Amino acid sequence: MIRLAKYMRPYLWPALFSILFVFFQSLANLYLPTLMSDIVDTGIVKGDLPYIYKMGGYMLLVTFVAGGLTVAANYLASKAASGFGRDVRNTMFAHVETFSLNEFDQVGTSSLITRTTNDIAQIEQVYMMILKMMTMAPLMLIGGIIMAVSKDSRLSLVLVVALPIMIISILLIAARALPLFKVIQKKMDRLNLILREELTGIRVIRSFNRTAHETERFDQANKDITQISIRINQFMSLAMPLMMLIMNLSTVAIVWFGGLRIDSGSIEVGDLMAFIQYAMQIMFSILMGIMMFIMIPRAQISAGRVNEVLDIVPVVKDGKTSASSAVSKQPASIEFREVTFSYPGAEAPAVSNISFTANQGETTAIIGGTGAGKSTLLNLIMRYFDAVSGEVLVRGVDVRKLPVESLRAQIGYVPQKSVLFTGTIADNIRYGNAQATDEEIREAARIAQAAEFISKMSAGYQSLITQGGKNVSGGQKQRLAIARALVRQAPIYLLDDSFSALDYRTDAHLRAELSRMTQNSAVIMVAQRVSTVLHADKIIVLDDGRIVGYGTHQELMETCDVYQEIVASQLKKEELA
Ligand SMILES: Nc1ncnc2c1ncn2[C@@H]1O[C@H](COP(=O)(O)OP(=O)(O)OP(=O)(O)O)[C@@H](O)[C@H]1O
Repeated sequence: MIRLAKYMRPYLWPALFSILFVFFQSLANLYLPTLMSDIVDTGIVKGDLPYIYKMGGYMLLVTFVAGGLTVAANYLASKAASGFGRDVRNTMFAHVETFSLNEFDQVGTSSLITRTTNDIAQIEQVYMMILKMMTMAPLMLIGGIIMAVSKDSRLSLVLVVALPIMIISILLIAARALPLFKVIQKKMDRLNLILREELTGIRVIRSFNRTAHETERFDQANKDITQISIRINQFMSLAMPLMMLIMNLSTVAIVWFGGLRIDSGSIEVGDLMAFIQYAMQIMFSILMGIMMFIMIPRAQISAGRVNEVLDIVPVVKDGKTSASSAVSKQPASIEFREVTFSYPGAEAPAVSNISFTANQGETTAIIGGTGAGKSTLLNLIMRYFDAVSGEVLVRGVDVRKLPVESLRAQIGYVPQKSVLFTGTIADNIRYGNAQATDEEIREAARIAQAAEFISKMSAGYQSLITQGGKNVSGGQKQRLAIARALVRQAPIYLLDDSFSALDYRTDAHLRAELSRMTQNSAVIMVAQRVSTVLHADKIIVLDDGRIVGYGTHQELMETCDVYQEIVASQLKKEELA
């Protein structure tokens, strides 16, 4: 938690004022029993009505002031705590944005969500509680003891017996409950993971009639959390009656011994009443203190989980080349030199010994079976991962030497799985280039063969895309993703199996338009269909992470067995169809 303290600094003033107000509020609360004792001993016992009115009014005033201070202290504490929470969430999000896919896999998306929301909320709550209690508890304890002893020091012996019993019982309960807090955060991660999978995969779940199975899975995770929560609450619910019992027994003891002391004339009735109130304040302050000791380790666990994320150093780092000189004047080309790459934890490399050059003005296609390593090659150009050995050069510069932002600014990338964002169609295309004019957006959509279906939508380019692009078809989604990349007018285009959901006619139109538009760019196009790669300037055939063929369609038909097999299998399929 200490390490997160720097995020509390901007809200130091509200925090300090909150503590100050709590201080005065506690003083007021300590003063009230003495006023009451005066009313009883001087006003009631002596029958002095004006004194009762005067002191009663005074008590009311002190109560109002204490109330006002409580409201102000709470407001300032929540301002400080929520400001702190917001800043930590922002920092965490900004840090996670710098992660390569490596780090995402390391923590897991669901856990990242839990940590950014639930864990930070836990710390925020505890911080607020600390602001409120850190002065109140010691002040009430010390002030309460001083006042109680000043009223009757011998009667205070009751507290000498009661307080240790109280402290030991709470600590025993806390020791059992604390380890469960760590478990509950882990269970929360799991619940989020299942929920996320179920919400994103709802169509698959329904199509395979697995709703009951998934409900069961969710129910199980939910039950796990419930069980732990119940166990924690069992301890907690044991704590409250136990505390009340100790407090009530202490009151009985105070009244018993106090009665004897009134008899002997050592204490007055009003003082005894005040003594009881001070005893209660002392016990409550101890309760508050122990609550803090329970809550702080809980927040500590959450802080540990947050720090764990903030401590991750992304393996993909910005290159040293300054952003201004990063954009090379060299022709737009991509070169792989003896590149080998293994995913973290994988036994075999995903791609081995890859060397090829994709030149400006050319379309280089990559074809191969599933899992052959096609997307991996594009991942290495985008620097989602870095090569284990060898070099990837973009415009003659090793990508590791470039600032990641400058590198990606030169690339129009269409991922294998199209992702759209909530907003209009125009917003989604403009995502590729914030400065794009309406005309440029229309042109990109036209080339991507999206203009026709957009014009048929009621609001055209202003039509809304719902969450995850669920209100457009797979092929339409792909075309919008292509338009988004094209609107960048980038020197390099990477298309990862981006035509897979298009019919043959649209695929052919798109390729024709694309080759016209990308005459001055280097294009790398991953594809499964032979018809898509047929006219590419060069075709790379990948098999099990290795290049097994390189050349034009004609050349490969003569030299590459794997390519011939792919062509033969697809032709058969088409013939059969
Ligand atoms: N994030 C990852 N972590 C670990 N292994 C991965 C990861 N992504 C891919 N792989 C593995 O690397 C290999 C190459 O995967 P890649 O996605 O590059 O194949 P691909 O040729 O694009 O396949 P497809 O055509 O099915 O998309 C596969 O064996 C795959 O299991």
